[in-house]
Amino acid sequence: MGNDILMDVQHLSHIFRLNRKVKVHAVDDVSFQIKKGEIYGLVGESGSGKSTVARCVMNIYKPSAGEIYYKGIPVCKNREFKKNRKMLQMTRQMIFQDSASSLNPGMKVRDIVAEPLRIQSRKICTDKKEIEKQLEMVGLDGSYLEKHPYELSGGQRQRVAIARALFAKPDLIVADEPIASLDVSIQAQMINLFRKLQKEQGFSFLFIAHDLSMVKFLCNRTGVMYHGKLVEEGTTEDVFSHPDHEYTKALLAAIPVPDPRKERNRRVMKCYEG
Ligand SMILES: Nc1ncnc2c1ncn2[C@@H]1O[C@H](COP(=O)(O)OP(=O)(O)OP(=O)(O)O)[C@@H](O)[C@H]1O
Repeated sequence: MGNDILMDVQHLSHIFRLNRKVKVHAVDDVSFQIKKGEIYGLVGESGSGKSTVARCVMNIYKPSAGEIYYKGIPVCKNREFKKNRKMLQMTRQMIFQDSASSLNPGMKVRDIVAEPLRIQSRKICTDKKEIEKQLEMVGLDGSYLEKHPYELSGGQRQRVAIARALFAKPDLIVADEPIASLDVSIQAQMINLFRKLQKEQGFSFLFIAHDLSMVKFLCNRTGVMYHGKLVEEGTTEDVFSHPDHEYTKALLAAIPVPDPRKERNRRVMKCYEG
């Protein structure tokens, strides 16, 4: 394995057993790699298995089959699964779609942002300047430090979630549809923010979305999932210009095109282009 590969997902499968008879093959023999400093977009319709892949990558679910190599270490091996989860907690961070439930409502923004450090070293970060700097990085000022999540808009909450994820300086960020619940104009701002932060900090990024238009402006490579399988993969440019699979073609056809009758869509696409 080349040492520019941060994570190597090999023949990953995950089955949910609902009862003795019913099983759901959520992920079926999925393989892909993420290089250091690369933004990898994983797209597919609802129920195609994207979140299950993300949870396996984060060692939340133990795969039914396959292996995930992180920095060359197999992280799903039976005996080491829990140990690896703990060990790698800081170097991989996850951002969820629903920041309203992923941020503790009882905590202030300053404590939420510093949470990774508390988990890592059991110390509470009291350096207000450091936390403030972290907030500024995601476009929020010091006035947010003492606020609670319920006092913030969806976009502001997601910015806090990003600040928290980046506080531990992770090598990999896994974002599961992080902008899907936001207004379209805010989505464009968030895409630009992700692009800026990744450029500045160089982390690898697994970005999950259900439509292709979002990954076009952000991701170096794109994988398309359909019914639990990775049906297409390549550089984002290739996937967009020469899609092989019928499902990818259908997804591409579903991207809104600039149209005088659809002025709103045009404005959004322009925002993505920066
Ligand atoms: N905890 C669970 N128990 C049982 N089945 C599950 C569970 N989580 C997911 N599934 C099933 O696994 C399949 C894949 O779900 P998954 O959430 O990974 O898809 P997804 O592509 O992320 O969808 P979405 O975009 O809606 O989040 C679906 O059929 C789903 O119903």
